[in-house]
Amino acid sequence: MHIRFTKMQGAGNDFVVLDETQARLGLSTAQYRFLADRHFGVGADQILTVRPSPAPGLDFEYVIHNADGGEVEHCGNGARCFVRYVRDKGLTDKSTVRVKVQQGEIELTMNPDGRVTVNMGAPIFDWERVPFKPMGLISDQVNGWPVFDLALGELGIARVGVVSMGNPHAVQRVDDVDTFPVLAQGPLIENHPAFPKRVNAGFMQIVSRSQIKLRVFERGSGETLACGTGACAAVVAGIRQGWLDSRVDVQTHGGVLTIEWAGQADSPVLMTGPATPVFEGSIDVPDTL
Ligand SMILES: N[C@@H](CCC[C@H](N)C(=O)O)C(=O)O
Repeated sequence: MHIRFTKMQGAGNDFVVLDETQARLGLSTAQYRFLADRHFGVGADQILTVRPSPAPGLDFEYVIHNADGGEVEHCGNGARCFVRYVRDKGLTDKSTVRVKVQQGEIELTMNPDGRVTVNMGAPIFDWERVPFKPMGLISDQVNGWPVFDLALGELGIARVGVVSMGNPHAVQRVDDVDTFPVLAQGPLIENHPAFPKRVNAGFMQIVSRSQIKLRVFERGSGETLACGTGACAAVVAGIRQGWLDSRVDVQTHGGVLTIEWAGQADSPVLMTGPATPVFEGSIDVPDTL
């Protein structure tokens, strides 16, 4: 099968974007994995697929596959690239679009400066919905919010806050994120048995009440240069523990994302950041995969 694609990036988190507004491509898990492969395919952290509106009041549906080929619920940086894509391709001229994602709906707004703001909805703290099985791991309460000690064998203990932004995140505070063993701990946290659907592992260094540095070892993709839902989860975890104010700049290895959260359980998290096309292309995807 020969398919056309657009390569995009948001704060260095990179994507292959596919247009299924006219017809489904019907790709298999292995074919998504092939597209994401940096040696044999195009190369990407995630594959984003644009589909037509599934219901009145919505403009599009947006489907996400990780580099390992698995479909996932949400992708914040991808959402910004999604709205840039549908506008650049003339699929809509609206500056605010409503989009169905696997776990609900999100609203995306193009700003006059070219950045995109995503209303990510309210964070989810209900463990069943994360999903998360605390299994007696609760170790402490910080500012009235429970934190959990995950045993990581020879790597010791990771003390994490757990939150879903539509997808699951475990966020720990570290002193120096640049030297922290993210690549060693990341896979152990991702696959910890307390997370039945695995988890994205966030490592945050607090610089001030309005600035953090963040690295994320993403479920199904490994460490990426930035993770939008990870940035939201880290700021929510930092606010819940009393360390951060309601508007925070998140410095990632690929750029800065601005996250706002008023701190009430039902307040939506707003994420603002860049969305940039990189190149257009086409590729033969093996049918036998
Ligand atoms: N890069 C994304 C998150 C993509 C999905 C994630 N790896 C998961 O499995 O939940 C972002 O910008 O949010």
